[in-house]
Amino acid sequence: MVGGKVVQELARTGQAPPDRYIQTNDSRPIAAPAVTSAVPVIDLRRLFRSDGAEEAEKLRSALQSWGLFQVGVYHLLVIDTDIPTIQVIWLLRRTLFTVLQAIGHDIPVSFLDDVQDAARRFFQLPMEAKQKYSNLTETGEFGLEGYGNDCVLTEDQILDWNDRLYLLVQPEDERKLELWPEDPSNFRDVLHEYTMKARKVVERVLWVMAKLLELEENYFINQLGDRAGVYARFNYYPCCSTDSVFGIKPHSDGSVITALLLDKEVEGLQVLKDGEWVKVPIIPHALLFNLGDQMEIMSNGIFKSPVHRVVTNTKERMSVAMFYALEPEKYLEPAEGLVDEKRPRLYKKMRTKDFLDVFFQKFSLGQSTSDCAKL
Ligand SMILES: O=C(O)CCC(=O)C(=O)O
Ligand SMILES: [Fe+2]
Repeated sequence: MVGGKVVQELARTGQAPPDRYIQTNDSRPIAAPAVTSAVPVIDLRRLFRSDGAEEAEKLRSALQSWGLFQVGVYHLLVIDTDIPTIQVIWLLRRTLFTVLQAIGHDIPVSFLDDVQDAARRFFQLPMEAKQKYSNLTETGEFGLEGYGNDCVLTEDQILDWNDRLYLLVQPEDERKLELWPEDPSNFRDVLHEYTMKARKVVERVLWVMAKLLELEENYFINQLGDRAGVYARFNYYPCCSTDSVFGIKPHSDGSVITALLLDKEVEGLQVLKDGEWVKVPIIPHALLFNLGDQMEIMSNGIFKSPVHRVVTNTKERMSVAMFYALEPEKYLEPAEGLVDEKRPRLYKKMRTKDFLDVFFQKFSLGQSTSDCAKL
């Protein structure tokens, strides 16, 4: 296993991307242009006002025509059983949502800007400064964590137009701090604080999701537990004037759930819905929640992990993804309460580590990952 060349350097030459990045004709982004109609945004706060009927109608139509929507998550954060919360849960249960945007999530906007700035300043450092944190060993072997490009498994693997800094942030005692940038000087503190803040929001969302499925409300939170493997992936997509490459090729995430902080100005993320690619619009400072394969397995297929991709742009783009996965030694399987005669078990029991080993291989090769654990 070796790593690819850093894309930022290739972009700097101003030449067309090398062949290794060029998609075959039938899988190019241009072969399947994304629809431009906006994903509906539902404001849950409005739903519970006296004039909420219009918002409810919007939600009903969103459910019928899309099955996914973006949502102001304020009411999801009210962790008690007052009536509005129950109504929200009832409404959401019918959506089986897989992607949602969260606003009103309690993380100060200025702090989210700090996260973006710290990441941007890291990617702007000279190459030698970044290479101190390389994901390649001295002999060129690929290590999961660090700064760099794709893991290259085969000669003909098509690479993504993306550099990333990938770091385990939890459990804290497993952090490889030598790979955490010291420049910019606030990077480590900002990442630590973001880890803490984002985890709180994620746990609130997971709490509601367990309720939607009529599981014990802490079910997913407990599955993650204290030793969950949480990774931060800072994605940097240099500008690119051709649309024959992908920022990230179509994939689903291997996590339970992913929290994404998207670029405030440059679009790129697209989600596959009913066979059609849909652009995820920018809502500055929202967090986008994306369910991963581990959630699909634990929910016995009731929640799906959506296939998504990133296209390049004539402007550079950045995103910060936080992936929440079960602890590697823990077993991954459908929740007992979600398996019965009407809904037979769809996924086998697998050690999370074994699942992720297969996942990363398939991910690198651009193959579908969601069936890794299918029976
Ligand atoms: O950059 C984005 O918007 C999405 C990134 C993503 O899908 C990933 O890191 O898995
Ligand atoms: Fe992803």
